[in-house]
Amino acid sequence: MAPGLAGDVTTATGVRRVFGTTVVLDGVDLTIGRGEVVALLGASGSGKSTLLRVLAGLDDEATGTYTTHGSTAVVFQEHRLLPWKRVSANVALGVRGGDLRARVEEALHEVGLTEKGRAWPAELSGGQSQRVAFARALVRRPDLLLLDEPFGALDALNRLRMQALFGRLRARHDFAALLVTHDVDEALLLADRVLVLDSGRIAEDRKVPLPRPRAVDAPGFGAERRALLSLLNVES
Ligand SMILES: Nc1ncnc2c1ncn2[C@@H]1O[C@H](COP(=O)(O)OP(=O)(O)OP(=O)(O)O)[C@@H](O)[C@H]1O
Repeated sequence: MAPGLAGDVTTATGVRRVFGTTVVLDGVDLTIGRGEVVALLGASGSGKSTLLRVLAGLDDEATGTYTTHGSTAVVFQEHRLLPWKRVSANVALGVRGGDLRARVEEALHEVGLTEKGRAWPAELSGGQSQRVAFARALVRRPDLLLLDEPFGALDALNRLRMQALFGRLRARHDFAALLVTHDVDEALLLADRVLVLDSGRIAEDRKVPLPRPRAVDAPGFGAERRALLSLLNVES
């Protein structure tokens, strides 16, 4: 399906993944709408990263049906830049097209790193490296962005900056996203919908009823946080 058309970007039905005798995903059903941001929460070891890898096409041993219409890109917790390639070459990696150089420059501009194209990854801070990882995803013009704890390794201030950057990029490009996170506030700030993975299935599927722009001190935020924490069996 061409970008811009209505409908779901991703549908998954009965996704199952077993490691040895351990059933990690036991019939996952989900949909992600075009341009929708979906957060995926769940206890440690509940299978969030496994599900993300399946949807990214990085795990060919899962069974069930899962389809994404259009292109995908993945951002992990670690930036995964190749240290022997300059920043711009890292952003361009695996992408083709006559206008690639301009696209790389634009992506670096969008993440605020116009000046760093010729730098080596070792010359970047942790926050800058993660910005490059986002530029590398953007240059692919994804219909679905898969994010596995993308801000998890950042300090609190950088995390807030990157969350704001994510919000701006999404508003401009209208990609859909699946955001794996441990952070309930992050899920409520960024997502249209929150899924909770438990015992190998999607145990909860909640729309986030908060208006945008969102803030942790806005009315209603605390009540949503308490509701989610209680679904996650965490005392608040
Ligand atoms: N390659 C693998 N081989 C064997 N077991 C695996 C493999 N990958 C994941 N698992 C197991 O699958 C389960 C789910 O792991 P996964 O990384 O998907 O959880 P998660 O919800 O992302 O956890 P966390 O929040 O701690 O990152 C765990 O029990 C893990 O040990």
